[in-house]
Amino acid sequence: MITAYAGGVEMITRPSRTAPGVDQPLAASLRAENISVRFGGLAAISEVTLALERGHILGLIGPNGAGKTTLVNCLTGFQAPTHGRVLLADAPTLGWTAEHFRRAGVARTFQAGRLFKALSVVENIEVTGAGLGLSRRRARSLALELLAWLKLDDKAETLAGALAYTDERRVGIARALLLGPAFLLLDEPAAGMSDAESDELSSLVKAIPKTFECGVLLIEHNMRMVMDTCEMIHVLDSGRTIAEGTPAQIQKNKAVIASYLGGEGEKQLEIMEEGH
Ligand SMILES: Nc1ncnc2c1ncn2[C@@H]1O[C@H](COP(=O)(O)OP(=O)(O)OP(=O)(O)O)[C@@H](O)[C@H]1O
Repeated sequence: MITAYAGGVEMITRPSRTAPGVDQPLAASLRAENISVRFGGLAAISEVTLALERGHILGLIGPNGAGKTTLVNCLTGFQAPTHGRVLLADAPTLGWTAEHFRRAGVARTFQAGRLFKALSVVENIEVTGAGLGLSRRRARSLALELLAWLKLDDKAETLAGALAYTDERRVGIARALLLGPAFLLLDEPAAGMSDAESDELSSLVKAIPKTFECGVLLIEHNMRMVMDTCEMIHVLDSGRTIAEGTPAQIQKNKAVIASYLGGEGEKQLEIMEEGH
């Protein structure tokens, strides 16, 4: 399927949607319904319900070990919930692998870059296109368009192993976008970035829903970026949902301040307030 976009990337190829139970057009929502994950005696997440909608940006925050990555793993087929369901377009995804989710339009990035270090940046993105069955020429042209959109075109021929950590994150986003996702889940894309770099990334992420017609879930500890980028925020603590709301509501929420914003997040909020 070829889809034209209004933004900088002119066209992108969507893979055929071969996951069971998924109908065209692309799913409008990806939902976790009352899901729990246990690792032996540890409850990593408990009874969490969350909905990601196409065209919107949802933030997912919480202290280290709160269960954010585990939740993303459930929403992308890397982890099966112990209880509860993940629904795509209201259809249950029981038994789906990560490959099923990917083919159904759910793409993610990882905290660690997972790039082929001996390949160039553009080749790293091209291989994703090759995996979708695109010709080399088509994969390369899409990869170059995405790199330009992400303001990384000057690094196209750089070996991935020589990239700055922050640039690795953006290459990971380019690879995920090449899949033409209906949903894009970003795991700490601004880690290690300066304020100027995270502001630039924030502008790009804010443009993703319209440009690529997808929904974004943003996991981030960088509160400046979360508050500036997300329309709604979901807060986890010790595996449980403690709040949901707009950035303004979350910044004032007493439970969130007590568990998270009172610690590492607060310093960042103070810096934000000084800067605005
Ligand atoms: N595969 C696993 N086996 C056992 N325990 C795990 C596994 N994955 C995560 N955990 C535990 O589950 C809890 C939630 O971890 P998770 O990585 O989801 O948190 P997080 O909110 O993403 O943390 P961070 O912000 O540090 O990335 C933690 O106590 C973690 O140690």
